[in-house]
Amino acid sequence: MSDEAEPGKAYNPETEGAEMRFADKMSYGDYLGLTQILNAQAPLSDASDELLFIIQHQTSELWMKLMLHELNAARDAIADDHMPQAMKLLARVSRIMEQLNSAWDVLRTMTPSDYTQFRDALGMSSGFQSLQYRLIEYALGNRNTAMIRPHEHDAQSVALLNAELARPSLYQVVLAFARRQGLDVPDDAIAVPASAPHLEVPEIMTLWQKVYRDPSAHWALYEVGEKLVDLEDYFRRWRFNHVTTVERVIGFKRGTGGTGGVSYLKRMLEVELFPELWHVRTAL
Ligand code: HEM
Ligand SMILES: N[C@@H](CC(=O)c1ccccc1NC=O)C(=O)O
Repeated sequence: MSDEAEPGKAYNPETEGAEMRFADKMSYGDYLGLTQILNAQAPLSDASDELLFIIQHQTSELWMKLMLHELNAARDAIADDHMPQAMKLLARVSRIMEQLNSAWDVLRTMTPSDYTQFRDALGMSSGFQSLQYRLIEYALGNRNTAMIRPHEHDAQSVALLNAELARPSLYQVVLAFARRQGLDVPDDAIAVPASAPHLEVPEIMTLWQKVYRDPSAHWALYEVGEKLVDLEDYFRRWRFNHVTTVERVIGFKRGTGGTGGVSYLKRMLEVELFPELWHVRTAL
């Protein structure tokens, strides 16, 4: 009888053994550090939408943390010739980016009238100063050292950015793998540290042409090539969602970070992370 639902009486899961006392045991909130996370929202205004704005950015930063973790694991796997593991990790990175893309639908519900109520409180802070975003761009090969400047007040951030620049980018580890597979890759393309964005190299165009013209002869490279295209495809969608949301919310105002705003973000839409992988399509 005690296990059965009694009409009109709230069911107590304790009767089936649910643990209810956590004074000296690790609980859900303890494990997840929820006291820290849920107390880390400190709106500076009374505007209702400031909490949305803060949580949107904090959750994005958490996903970016995971993205960096998976990108690092993927780079290690490729460097060790563990391609099946790398494929799984890169697929996960694309799914995380898709998660970030969907999140724009929530922020888009904030109108210019809502945002202007607290925009002044943001001062000169801006996503332009996101350390993790810059680390992701560097890991993917978009290495513009000018972007270190906004972090100069923080030695630890500068050290992380420089450590990233000292590592081969994702594209470089893929190209080094291609060389181990017997394909021709110029030394320059995989030299570290690479502290400039990767620009199209004719020999690498030839490499991908060989791969895409005969996938079965170069299956691992064909698969990783498509994973990189996927990843950049999702990243481009993130940039596009960002610039469209920005235009919708602040029009053509200058950014709090000091750039032209939409004009700067439109320029960033032209970034090509893996240029040969896009250009090879025309040559097939
Ligand atoms: C209403 C919402 C938003 C507005 C109006 C906005 C506006 C801007 C503007 C104008 C810039 C250019 C830099 C500047 O001068 O400030 C920028 C850059 C940036 N924002 Fe946002 N943003 C919004 C939401 C977001 C969200 C949700 C994220 C997610 C983390 C984000 C991340 C970034 C990043 C990473 C940059 C640097 C982009 C780059 O350098 O390529 N922004 N944003
Ligand atoms: N750049 C934005 C402000 C902004 O969006 C922002 C400010 C502080 C923390 C994160 C932000 N998000 C993206 O840039 C603006 O110009 O309104």
